[in-house]
Amino acid sequence: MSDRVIRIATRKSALAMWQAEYVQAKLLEAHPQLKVELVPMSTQGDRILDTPLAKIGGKGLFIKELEVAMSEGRADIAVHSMKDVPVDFPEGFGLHCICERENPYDAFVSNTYASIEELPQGAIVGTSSLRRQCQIRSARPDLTIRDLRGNVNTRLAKLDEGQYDAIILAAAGLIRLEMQGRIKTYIEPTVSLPAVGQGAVGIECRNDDAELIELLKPLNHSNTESRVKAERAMNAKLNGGCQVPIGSYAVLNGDELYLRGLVGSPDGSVLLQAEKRGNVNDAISIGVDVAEQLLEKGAGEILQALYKD
Ligand SMILES: NCc1[nH]cc(CCC(=O)O)c1CC(=O)O
Repeated sequence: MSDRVIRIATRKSALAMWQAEYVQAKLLEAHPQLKVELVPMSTQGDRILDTPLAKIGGKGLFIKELEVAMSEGRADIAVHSMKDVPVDFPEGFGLHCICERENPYDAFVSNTYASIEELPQGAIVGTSSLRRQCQIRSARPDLTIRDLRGNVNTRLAKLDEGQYDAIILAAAGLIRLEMQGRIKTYIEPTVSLPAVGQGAVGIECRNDDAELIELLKPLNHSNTESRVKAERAMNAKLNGGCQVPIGSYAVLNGDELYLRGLVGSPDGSVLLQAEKRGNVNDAISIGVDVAEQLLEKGAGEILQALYKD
């Protein structure tokens, strides 16, 4: 069929490059006749390192440049951490493949302590995520949360310099970069509900490139796709960006999908939770249902107050 060249737009961080190379290898495995090249570039989210992400605002900080490259014909697909992918795509673009999910949990990383429970009173925990912050503050109001930016290696270096007693990172990033040895505990979703799409890699391309969409099909993982679909439907209904205190996590048991959702106030004083079980074919309506439950409990007011700041 096709011996075309597929160019993958990717960020330059170690994790992004790993993910792009993973997609490259999977594409070549499925279609040995293809040529697959990487087009690395830096994004706004990579360049602004001194400001908490929640303050910069805007959706898709980490993906806009990749989309511009595709629309200018410099790349054919973009590989993203699903966690960083906003609800809406630019005109003409869409998500056409979701690869198998890695471990979706948050990881507790420390050189001194084994778990959140073991941290002493007032210990300093690094995270730049409002979602992690509100849940940790709710479990342990005595802890001090300090902002922590940068790619995975930068964050670990800041921990090693002694700026924090512990930091929270996505387990998936550490596992992919072969640093799972740094993980002291996988944080249970009852303590920290993961972010929408955490641990999953998605592929974006033009909606009108039928040949390319066909080539991506073998890379799609339908279990992951259903779960992420439900999580994203919840986020869409809440109008959530990626820098908001929203958690959403679905599991699939046979054809029963179980979705949990959470919205919290950044100080951890309010944690709204909801859940829903249903058939996997109803992934989207399950997501919408959980969002509606959260809105009924007051999620709209919490999110509105944040967007105003
Ligand atoms: N926001 C940055 C980001 N985007 C994806 C991951 C980790 C890998 C993943 O969730 O797929 C991370 C780092 C982190 O949160 O620790």
